[in-house]
Amino acid sequence: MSVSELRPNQEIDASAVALTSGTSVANSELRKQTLMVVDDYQSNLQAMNALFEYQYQVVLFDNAKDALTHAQQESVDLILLDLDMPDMHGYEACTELKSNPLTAHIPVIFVTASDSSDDEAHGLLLGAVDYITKPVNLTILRARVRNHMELVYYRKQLEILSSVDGLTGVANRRQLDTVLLQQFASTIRFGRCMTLMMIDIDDFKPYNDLYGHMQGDDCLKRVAHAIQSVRRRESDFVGRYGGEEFAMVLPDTDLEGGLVMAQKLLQTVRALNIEHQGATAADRVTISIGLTVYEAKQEYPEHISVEELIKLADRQLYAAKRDGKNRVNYYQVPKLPTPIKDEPQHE
Ligand SMILES: Nc1nc2c(ncn2[C@@H]2O[C@H](COP(=O)(O)OP(=O)(O)OP(=O)(O)O)[C@@H](O)[C@H]2O)c(=O)[nH]1
Repeated sequence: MSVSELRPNQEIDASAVALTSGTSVANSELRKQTLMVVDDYQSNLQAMNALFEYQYQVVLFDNAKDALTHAQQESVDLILLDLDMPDMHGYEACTELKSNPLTAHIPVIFVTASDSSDDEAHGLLLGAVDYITKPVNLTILRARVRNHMELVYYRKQLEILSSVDGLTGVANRRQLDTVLLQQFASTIRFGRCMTLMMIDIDDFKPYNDLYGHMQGDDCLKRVAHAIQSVRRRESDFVGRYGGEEFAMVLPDTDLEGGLVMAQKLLQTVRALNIEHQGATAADRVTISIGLTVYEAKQEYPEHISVEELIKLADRQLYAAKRDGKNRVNYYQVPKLPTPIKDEPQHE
């Protein structure tokens, strides 16, 4: 049971957003950092709450089992963990946290009455970042929690920086590859569908030649932002594939839904009204889209790799360029067999 969830998330750091404006990664950084306290004594929980509630979002648990479940489902930045608890020993709880990929990254500080150096060594060897003995010196506890929270904050900043494209602010190629791979695997595993769109700015070389590279960069940023603005669900994902090419991954989206999104993209970029005297399809900047829908159908299993999925979408992108640009071409996997027509009747 969660004893109390004390304060709603609040914005604390606008700089995280400035770095990555428009990305979903940045949104997660708007929260106040979350400190979880696990201790079977209510008085200890209340004391910790009083100590930290003004700085952090504090979540209190009087048993380890519920705390572990919560840590797997919600964002937790640091855990203060008691050792002697009736439902589970702190060592066991720490071992579970560290062996689960969903919680392994969360730093754990043991706060315990056990002051033997063997216990401390054991706790640290299990992966805890610190070990504090009771009775606690509140100034030291506060300082150590602050230090570890700072490390968590900077680690997250590094993760953001290494996953965001510096020019456009959308996810970079590395992050795109990771998300696409994960999404494709889960689509197959859970028998779902997904849409992948490869999106390319039309006649971008002549744009750079006519208006200069700096204006070209500006155009890329505006188009990236426009593509990002079309996302409807939190799970919709936009990344820069390279150069003037972007990719959009839409989980649980079939052909009909994918085409609606593609039309919206075409229209949103046209509506930017970025003048382009050298464009072939219009007098302004447009995009072309190659769209592939993958449906994990049991009756027609088609085993393709994520690389093949990208290739199929790319092929449609080239077809869209060949057909006059400013349009979407699509392909559906698996290609369903055409119904067998009745044999003509011979008289
Ligand atoms: N300004 C700017 N230009 C870039 C960037 N990345 C790639 N480009 C340019 O994008 C242009 C892409 O040109 P091409 O691949 O020939 O394609 P295109 O002219 O758009 O022609 P189509 O794709 O057939 O419409 C090249 O001139 C690249 O230099 C970038 O970060 N900034």
